[in-house]
Amino acid sequence: MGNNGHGGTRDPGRGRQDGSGTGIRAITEDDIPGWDRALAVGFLRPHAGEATEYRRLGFEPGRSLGAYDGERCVGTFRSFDAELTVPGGATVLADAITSVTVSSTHRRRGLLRAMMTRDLAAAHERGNPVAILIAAEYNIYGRYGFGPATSTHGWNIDLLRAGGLRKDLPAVPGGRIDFATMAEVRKVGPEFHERWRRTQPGAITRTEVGWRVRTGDVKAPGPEWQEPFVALHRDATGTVTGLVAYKVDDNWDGSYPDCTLTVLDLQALDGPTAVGLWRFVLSVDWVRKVVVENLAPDDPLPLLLNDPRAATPYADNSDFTWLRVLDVEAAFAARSCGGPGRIVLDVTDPLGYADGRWAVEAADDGTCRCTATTDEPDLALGVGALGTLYLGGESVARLAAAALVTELRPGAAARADLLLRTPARPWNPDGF
Ligand SMILES: CC(=O)SCCNC(=O)CCNC(=O)[C@H](O)C(C)(C)COP(=O)(O)OP(=O)(O)OC[C@H]1O[C@@H](n2cnc3c(N)ncnc32)[C@H](O)[C@@H]1OP(=O)(O)O
Repeated sequence: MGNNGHGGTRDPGRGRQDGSGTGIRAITEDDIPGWDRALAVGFLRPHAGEATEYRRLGFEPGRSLGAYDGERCVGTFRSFDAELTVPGGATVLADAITSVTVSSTHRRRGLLRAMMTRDLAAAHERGNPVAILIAAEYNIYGRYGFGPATSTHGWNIDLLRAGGLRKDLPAVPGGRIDFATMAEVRKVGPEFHERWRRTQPGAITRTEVGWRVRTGDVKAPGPEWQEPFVALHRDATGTVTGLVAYKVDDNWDGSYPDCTLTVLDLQALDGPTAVGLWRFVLSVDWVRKVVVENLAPDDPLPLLLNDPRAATPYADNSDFTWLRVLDVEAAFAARSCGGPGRIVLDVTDPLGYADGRWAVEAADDGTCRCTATTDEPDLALGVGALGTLYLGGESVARLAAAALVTELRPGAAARADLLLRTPARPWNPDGF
């Protein structure tokens, strides 16, 4: 672990000044109202003060930072630990960063850099192998070593053209689907999700507060909550194997129903459950169009339709989770590899944590090992590209073609792809 080649600093957060005279400190619970106001200002949202209870419930001492100009909070930053599923099904404890704002009056004075470097230093000290976030804008976080690591692949489905799901698809014998009340979702949803998230690289834990927000029990900032339709799929033994949440608009073309159903959440533990849920969602009366905003890149959905061309890509498809490697050895030891082999990476990390030469080795059973080495490197890359490759969301060959990875030995990108390939692309359905 650590710096073994480029001489970067191991502790970049300590002692750094933001140069504005504004101080950064961890907030206390008493600071929440002013901090919440600054967050609303930073996100260009009117501040109604309604999120204070939500903030208190999620408050962890030391994990929310505020930038203060005198008594006035002008910058916000929060992190929490989230379990992140990695290729192979193990999890790592990620430093999940959210609520990042700097007021327009204090922007571009280094406040974000001061808060970020302080948080990453603390995460490294705690032993988080990676940090993750959802980037509001593409160009903010690369400078701190993050790379885009998962993406969203939504679809608009024209139901008249789709012709329903193919008839030859398997169903769960004795499976059934029932609507659930919000109280029932709060009861069975978390246990189901705990099983599901471990099957999906890129998925993260959902907090209890998160479930309460989803089910209308706690008010979070943002648009007014509306109760969704939630249906649970159970197998013949009564075990929950899938969940779908959706909303439907009330659009009529004169006397002709022309509604759009928007899928908010759909998770299934196995293929036949997914087929059952999609068959259900695509057959709701009055609905002419189904929109699903965020699916896995390799989700089979369009191929399940009688006419896959009826599914057109959702306009806002984009990068989603960004990931930064903080401990290369621990991060790669946690994930599995696609095949046996060895590849030496020369990683450049201006903040120091991942900087140096690393040998990634895989055994026949896919067990992955990563150690510092002085061997000649096969590939050179920045820490952001390492974050992009970590969950398997991109191929090394594609990053090399985009000049984000440099091949130092001919054929090294192809060899690295054999080593790092994953059977399932990473996907995160949850904003945070
Ligand atoms: C995980 C999340 O919460 S995502 C949400 C992020 N928040 C937002 O988008 C809300 C609106 N924007 C803001 O609040 C602020 O502009 C922030 C937080 C993005 C940046 O805060 P600042 O204090 O201005 O950033 P800071 O001065 O530390 O800038 C650090 C570097 O990032 C660059 N930078 C900052 N914001 C941006 C941006 N939006 N696009 C491109 N570059 C940016 C700066 O130019 C600077 O570059 P340098 O290191 O090469 O000099």
